[in-house]
Amino acid sequence: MIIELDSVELYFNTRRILNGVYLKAETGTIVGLLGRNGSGKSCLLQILFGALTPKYKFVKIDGKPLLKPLYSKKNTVYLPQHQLAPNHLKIKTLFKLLQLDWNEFISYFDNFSPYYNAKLTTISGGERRVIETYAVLKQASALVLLDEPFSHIAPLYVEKIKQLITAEKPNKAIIITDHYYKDVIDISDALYLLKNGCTKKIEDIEELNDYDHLNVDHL
Ligand SMILES: Nc1ncnc2c1ncn2[C@@H]1O[C@H](COP(=O)(O)OP(=O)(O)OP(=O)(O)O)[C@@H](O)[C@H]1O
Repeated sequence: MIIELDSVELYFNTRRILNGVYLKAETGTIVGLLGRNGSGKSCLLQILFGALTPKYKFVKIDGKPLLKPLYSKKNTVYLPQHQLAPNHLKIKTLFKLLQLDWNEFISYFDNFSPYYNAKLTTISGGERRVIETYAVLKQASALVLLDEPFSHIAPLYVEKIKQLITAEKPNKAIIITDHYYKDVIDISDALYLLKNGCTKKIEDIEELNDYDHLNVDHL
């Protein structure tokens, strides 16, 4: 599957947030979306998913225009920047509802074994992020949108999440954004920088220096 998002125009009142965006993702690849705070990365993922309606957007799947929101096709999963699962839920209930294998999860994250009966509210924000990201990655889907999966997560867990994302890649198209640039760049096959409302495809990470965005020598 090849998905393309083109010609996005997003305004909040008269403030223009996005214009002239192009982004392409295909099965078997991870696309990293970089950009400063407030550049519009989360809005862009919401627009692609269909949760936010801009003034204009054009989405194509395998070259054909998509006229319905992507979420209605049920082949896309989206990890939003903020909490995904309801607070009152027990972790074991979440695993049951989403048909996730607890033992497999524990094989990656053995520190979580005491949490099976716990409510999501009783674990830390970072631990919750690990569970939500795992749940999203393990769904059968063609397209995965990940908004800041590494936020508030300990480095050891970041490495495991990176392994899981890479393991899911062969059968999925994955779009990821996070401020942990090094981790995004590590696992991405293609990179886009979002700046001044437009995307720029980054062919060589040295280009990020030219855009005054980050010092690649520090990566
Ligand atoms: N509902 C809204 N109403 C008005 N402005 C909004 C709304 N949602 C987002 N914005 C503005 O749009 C801009 C882009 O927001 P967005 O959350 O997409 O940025 P981001 O690149 O994901 O930032 P961060 O890296 O800090 O998460 C920001 O300036 C934000 O304040």
